[in-house]
Amino acid sequence: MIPGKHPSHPTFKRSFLFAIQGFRTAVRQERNIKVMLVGGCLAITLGLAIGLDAVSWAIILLCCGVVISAELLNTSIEAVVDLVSPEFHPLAGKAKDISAAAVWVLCVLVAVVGIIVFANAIVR
Ligand SMILES: Nc1ncnc2c1ncn2[C@@H]1O[C@H](COP(=O)(O)OP(=O)(O)OP(=O)(O)O)[C@@H](O)[C@H]1O
Repeated sequence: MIPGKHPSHPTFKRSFLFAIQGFRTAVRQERNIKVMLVGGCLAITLGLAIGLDAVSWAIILLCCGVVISAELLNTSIEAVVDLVSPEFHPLAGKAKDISAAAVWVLCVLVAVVGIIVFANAIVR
């Protein structure tokens, strides 16, 4: 909340609705979020087909949530950078590149974790 803009903080319900609105905006406008949601759905479908155990489900769902959450944060950082620096600036580029790198690191590790979990479930 912008300090002094409202006499009170938004209720939990309104905060939740703002978050839903942000999620819908990101899904509508960002291709990467769509790709990650499709990847998550594929992982869940594969998990149902293989019949993962409870711990494997927890790992896969956590991985999906962490990657999608990181991409949402990356998208919000990009929006703030565009707001404060619509013109070319090396720091703006640095902020966007490092933010994208954070998502990339997570994606690589989550892919490795996914392979381990599914391979383990298949050979079980
Ligand atoms: N204002 C800027 N100043 C300098 N470099 C910039 C600026 N805006 C973007 N860049 C460079 O262009 C790259 C792509 O920026 P862009 O805003 O198009 O992100 P994007 O490719 O749409 O990211 P994503 O695919 O995650 O949505 C950045 O990573 C950065 O290297």
